[in-house]
Amino acid sequence: MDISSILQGGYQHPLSRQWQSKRQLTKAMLMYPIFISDDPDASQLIATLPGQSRWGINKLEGFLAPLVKKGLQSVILFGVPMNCNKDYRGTPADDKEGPVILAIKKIRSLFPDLYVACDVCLCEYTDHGHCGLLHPDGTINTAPSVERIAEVALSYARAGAHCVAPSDMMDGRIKSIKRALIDNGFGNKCTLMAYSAKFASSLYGPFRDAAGSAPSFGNRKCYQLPPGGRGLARRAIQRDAAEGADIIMVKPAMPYLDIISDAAQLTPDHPLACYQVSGEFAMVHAGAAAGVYALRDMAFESVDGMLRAGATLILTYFTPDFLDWLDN
Ligand SMILES: NCC[C@H](CC(=O)O)[C@@H](CN)CCC(=O)O
Ligand SMILES: [Zn+2]
Repeated sequence: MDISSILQGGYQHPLSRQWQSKRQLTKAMLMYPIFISDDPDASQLIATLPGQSRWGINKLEGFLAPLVKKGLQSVILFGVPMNCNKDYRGTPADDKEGPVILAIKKIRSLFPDLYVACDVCLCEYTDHGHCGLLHPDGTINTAPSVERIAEVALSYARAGAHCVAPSDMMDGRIKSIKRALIDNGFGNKCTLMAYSAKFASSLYGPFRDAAGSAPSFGNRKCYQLPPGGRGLARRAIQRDAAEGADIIMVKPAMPYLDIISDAAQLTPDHPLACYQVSGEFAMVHAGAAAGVYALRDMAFESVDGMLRAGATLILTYFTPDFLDWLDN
């Protein structure tokens, strides 16, 4: 047997198999997406997202304390208002008594070491359900959308968010948010995580159920990237880095590993996030429930692909599970 034919000697032991992974999952790489209800005492299970709930402000301590004890280091907040007056511009998004701003303050006071990121979008707060403001004909009106998104992002920074993450996909919102943060003294205090390559995916259904954020008409194909648009994704990644993004994100993750790899190559000096979205999470659970694989094995295998592609930060609803699995 020729010497160069033998590879198995390099991974015949569990430890040498670990050494073969250039990057391994750590608790610090996990950012947990959590849903904040405007019912202060809510703890409502989300049927389409196994094990996930909408939480009211008064329940956050009981929910997060055990996870922080297990090593949770970051969360990203999604407001899921069920009792607000939605309007054309998403006015409730930066309501000082709204779920997100109250949750930022509560979490910051309860868990000073926990990193608090906030998703920034209008779709949970607009009466039309789109992520931006619209022209009368229903198309995106970019300039006022970008201005409004920056307003909301600034309000979260003022409330104490460590990071704002605009998922709206409006052209130019990164520059607008960065400008607003700098002009108001938050340029060096609040991280800007850009959902740069975010695709018009079929995998957002469970989230939209949870957040009540489905568009009331049409779809998001005119502002989320076409799944086949690798060139557009590369251009968006470079644009957002140039506009001041501190972190680049690709979303969804599993069907877009090539885009994660492109982002790692195009913006090698930025932290690179990827979001294992609600439909991916539900899909992995469904396969395990159908007996196709063991949940834990598939969860780790799904993340291994993201790490191999170059991700350094993973937004995943599996975070609580990984906190346990990484200890055992
Ligand atoms: N702001 C848009 C919400 C967006 C997808 C969508 O509904 O279009 C995501 C939240 N950032 C959904 C995330 C998920 O599916 O887990
Ligand atoms: Zn949105």
